[in-house]
Amino acid sequence: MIEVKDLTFSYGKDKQVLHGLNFTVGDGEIFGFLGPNGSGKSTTQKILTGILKGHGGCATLFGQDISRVHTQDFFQRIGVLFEFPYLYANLSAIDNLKYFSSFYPAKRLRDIGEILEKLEFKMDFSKKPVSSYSKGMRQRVSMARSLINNPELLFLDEPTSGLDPSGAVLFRRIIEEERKKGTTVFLTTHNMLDADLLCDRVAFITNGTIAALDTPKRLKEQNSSHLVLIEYLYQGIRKEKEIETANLEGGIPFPHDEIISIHSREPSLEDMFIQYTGRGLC
Ligand SMILES: Nc1ncnc2c1ncn2[C@@H]1O[C@H](COP(=O)(O)OP(=O)(O)OP(=O)(O)O)[C@@H](O)[C@H]1O
Repeated sequence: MIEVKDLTFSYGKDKQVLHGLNFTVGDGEIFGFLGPNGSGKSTTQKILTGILKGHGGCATLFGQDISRVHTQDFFQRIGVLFEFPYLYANLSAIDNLKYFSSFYPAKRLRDIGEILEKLEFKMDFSKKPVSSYSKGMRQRVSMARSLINNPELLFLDEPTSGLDPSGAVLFRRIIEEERKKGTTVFLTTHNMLDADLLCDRVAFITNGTIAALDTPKRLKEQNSSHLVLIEYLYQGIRKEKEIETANLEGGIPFPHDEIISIHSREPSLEDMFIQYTGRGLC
């Protein structure tokens, strides 16, 4: 569905932000693009969706070079959820969605009421102006907007940002449902939980370069260090320490009066991100 080869991009003459990205996204795959602020995630999404021109290298979508693919037909086949919602503040959710629906042929369209219901959107709000909505509600309208044309390829930039935990669970369920229908999802995020729970494969991007790319499971298995979390009492104070299993061979290697518990700790995607890039995700 997506093939990207040696993709580069500069803002102006001397601000190169993408330094030769290579990745492919298969049909029906949920592909996570993970990186800290400023690493180049949104820039990549904007190039692929035709918002930014002037990239180097090449990229194909639906088997066609992106310099030629951004036609009306292409925009009818994709859905995009932007990092910052592009909604008309004076219009209601329903009127925003009616307006965006007018860009597509009727045969592509989903029922607005059904989508809003799926997004558990409070119906008494759907006729009030978007300016009165919370961030989470605007995000739901943005998600509805990205799905309105039944897209074959869905670009989601930080979909769960601004959502409370139950909203995030709902969005993940909806993204899963899209995948089951065969939709390809390009998920841009710095949310490790979303990536871990949803993605078939993830790319770690930092400073405009891909540091690692694999399934979340394989990335976590590559972690060479096996950690244990030890809870203990020392001089009447309850403490905990994380150490590598290998360091336990000669016994507990620090002063303690009593061991309360020892638990092995599975490496998280975030641990792996730090291992590959030397930095965290914020
Ligand atoms: N319009 C612009 N003009 C100049 N520099 C820009 C512009 N947009 C982004 N940048 C810079 O390009 C780099 C990559 O930005 P980008 O928005 O792609 O990162 P990101 O990974 O999506 O970050 P975030 O998680 O904060 O959205 C950053 O250094 C950013 O400051």
